[in-house]
Amino acid sequence: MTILRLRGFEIHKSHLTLSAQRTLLDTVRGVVKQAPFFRPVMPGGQQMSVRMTSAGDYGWLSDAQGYRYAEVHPNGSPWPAIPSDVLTIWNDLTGLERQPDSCLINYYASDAKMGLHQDRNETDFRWPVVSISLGDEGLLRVGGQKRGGKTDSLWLQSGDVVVMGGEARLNYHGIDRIRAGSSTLLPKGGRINITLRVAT
Ligand SMILES: O=C(O)CCC(=O)C(=O)O
Ligand SMILES: [Fe+2]
Repeated sequence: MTILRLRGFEIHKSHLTLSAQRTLLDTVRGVVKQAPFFRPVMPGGQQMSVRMTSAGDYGWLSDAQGYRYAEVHPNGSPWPAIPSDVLTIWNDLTGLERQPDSCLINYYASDAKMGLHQDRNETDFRWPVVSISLGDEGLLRVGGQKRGGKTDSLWLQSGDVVVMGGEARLNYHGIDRIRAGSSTLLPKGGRINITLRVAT
């Protein structure tokens, strides 16, 4: 399998076969049934264009109180467990004994995007973040550890998995745009991104 490197991010192209992508999509649907997508509001009051939900002991969210991990969904229910097929991807790519305790699921409609940011709500940056793409292609932009530097971009495709770890763990990154109609995996289109994290 091809591994590309973008500013220290390791991109495992086509890590998931089409049949594995279909199975994972069913798994995601199971999580979303128990923990519906919601649209987080950023601390400044602006609604995010991405819809989110989580699995695991901790789910990431944002509201007037800021960005953080929470033990319950905004509707008050505990998050569902991280599905075993998602954990398998972490184990295959990181080989770490430590298991993730948070799995964020993002849904991008064709007009959604995510601005450049660092993932820094986790307590220990020695653990990587593993990011799985399903559905329409998304244009990933990666910079360095400081805002405002040079960036590089690459289209992430369904089945690609990115490991954001080591020196690159705190690199700025974001999704500039979605290429509508580039995948038939999701019947209504759009892109799903799943990130596995050690939050605590
Ligand atoms: O959608 C992606 O590929 C990246 C998502 C991301 O950076 C995040 O959820 O923190
Ligand atoms: Fe991120």
